[in-house]
Amino acid sequence: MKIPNASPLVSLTNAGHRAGDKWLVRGVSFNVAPGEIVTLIGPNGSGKTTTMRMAIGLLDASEGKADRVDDLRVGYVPQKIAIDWTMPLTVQRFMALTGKASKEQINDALHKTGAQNLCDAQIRDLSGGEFQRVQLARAIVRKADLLVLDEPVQGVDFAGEIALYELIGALRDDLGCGVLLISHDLHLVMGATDKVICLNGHMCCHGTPQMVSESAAYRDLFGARAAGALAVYQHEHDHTHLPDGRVQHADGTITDHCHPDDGHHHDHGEGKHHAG
Ligand SMILES: Nc1ncnc2c1ncn2[C@@H]1O[C@H](COP(=O)(O)OP(=O)(O)OP(=O)(O)O)[C@@H](O)[C@H]1O
Repeated sequence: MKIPNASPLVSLTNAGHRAGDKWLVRGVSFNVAPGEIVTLIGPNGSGKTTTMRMAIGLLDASEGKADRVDDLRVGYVPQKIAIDWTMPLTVQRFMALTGKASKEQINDALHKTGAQNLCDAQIRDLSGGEFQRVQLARAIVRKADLLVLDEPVQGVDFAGEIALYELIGALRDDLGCGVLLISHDLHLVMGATDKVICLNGHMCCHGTPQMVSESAAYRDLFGARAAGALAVYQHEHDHTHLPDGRVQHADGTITDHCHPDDGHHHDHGEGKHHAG
């Protein structure tokens, strides 16, 4: 989905950040182009948030370079947000807290994140998934070039996580923006990202999700089990769901439903599962 030949929105070159005499992260190089989803993964304290903050200019690079295109509009959803949860605050007012936005822009953004029915709801009454959708809406309300999401699926259940990653992909398609996200949900993120940067105080490995999951550095960091779990999501889909609900199999036949043992499917081995 990356837009061909577009200049990167942000670009880190051997970048590192030091606080006092401690290096929080070093040797990070990657860029995010328009239409591209880049995910930072790594254990707690590995420098993901520090790297993200360097990328968008909230922290300086103490060494190396952090470049951004001129007038980059960033839509940022931070990991933690300072809100007085006891105060009444409607979604509509929350959306306008960080800058001017017309009612129409607010409604449009809420619509794009599937939160249009929440406009008059109180922030303190929202579920985890609803609040994340509202935060995403706030991030896109003024047409961001780059969406920056620090753990966007916090407080969201498993089905909600999948829906949120799908939504992030749809927003990228719709807005043509770049996306830089941090996640611990390796198996989910692997399906939803173009490029993975694996951090552990430095850049351990990087590349497509497939390349990273097969790298020794990734396995050392997350264990062979994590890599094995990913295989479940990496098998080749062997059938297509037709618009009328029927299923077309790899051998060309069409059936009403799809069953793992109907003779049309390949065995995916250890990671065997049935996905549509
Ligand atoms: N201002 C600071 N001064 C000193 N150490 C800091 C400072 N900010 C962060 N750190 C430390 O730097 C390391 C990297 O922090 P960072 O928040 O970037 O990690 P992270 O990978 O995002 O972690 P998590 O997954 O837990 O959110 C951590 O050990 C953290 O305690």
